[in-house]
Amino acid sequence: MTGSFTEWLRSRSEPDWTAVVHHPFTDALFDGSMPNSRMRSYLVQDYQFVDQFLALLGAALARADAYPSRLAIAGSITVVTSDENTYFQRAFDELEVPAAERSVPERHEATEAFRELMADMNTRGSYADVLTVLVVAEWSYQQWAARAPERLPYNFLHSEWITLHNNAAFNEWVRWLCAELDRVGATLDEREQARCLRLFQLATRYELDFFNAHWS
Ligand SMILES: Cc1ncc(CO)c(N)n1
Repeated sequence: MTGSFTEWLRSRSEPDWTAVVHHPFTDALFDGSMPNSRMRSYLVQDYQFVDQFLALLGAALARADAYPSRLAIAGSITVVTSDENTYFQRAFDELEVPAAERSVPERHEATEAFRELMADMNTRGSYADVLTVLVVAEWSYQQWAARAPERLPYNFLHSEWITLHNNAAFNEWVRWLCAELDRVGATLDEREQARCLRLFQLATRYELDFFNAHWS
């Protein structure tokens, strides 16, 4: 393996990884051409994703092998439960999403698949497994959001979804997460590393399916 563990995982997850980072859904966010109907279905489903994602952050917090790691993970939990959650609430108000659809919508199969993977990692994943799925979710979002134009779309539904994933604190969190998986990955045997690769590839595929579900 040359380079870092995370770079190895990413490079072996092409072409899906690049398809996520350059997805037409993200281009439509950047130029403000995203129809409200698509943004609405995406956000309703993503709130279901974020629910299980928050539980997975809890698993990472519990399984971390050092106090500084727990502090870094706790910081991210704070963002998900404050700024990100209030964005969802304001977006749902704007899009007139009724209460039932905010809490118990019918879930798309792409949403179900991702939730099942995260729930499975929560129950039986090692710290490295949990980190792998977190890295795919956060790094891929950081990468597409970094492609945003300087002039953001006027509509807050679009601009804030970009800036939530394109700001100094989020970039630092993603940098930490990748460095943490690099650190832990270096201690794994070949079989465990191969397992992380399978998880990375699967989660990347699920990210692509998730965007596709609200695009094609
Ligand atoms: C589907 C999906 N992947 C990643 C993120 C970022 O955590 C998100 N909000 N939704």
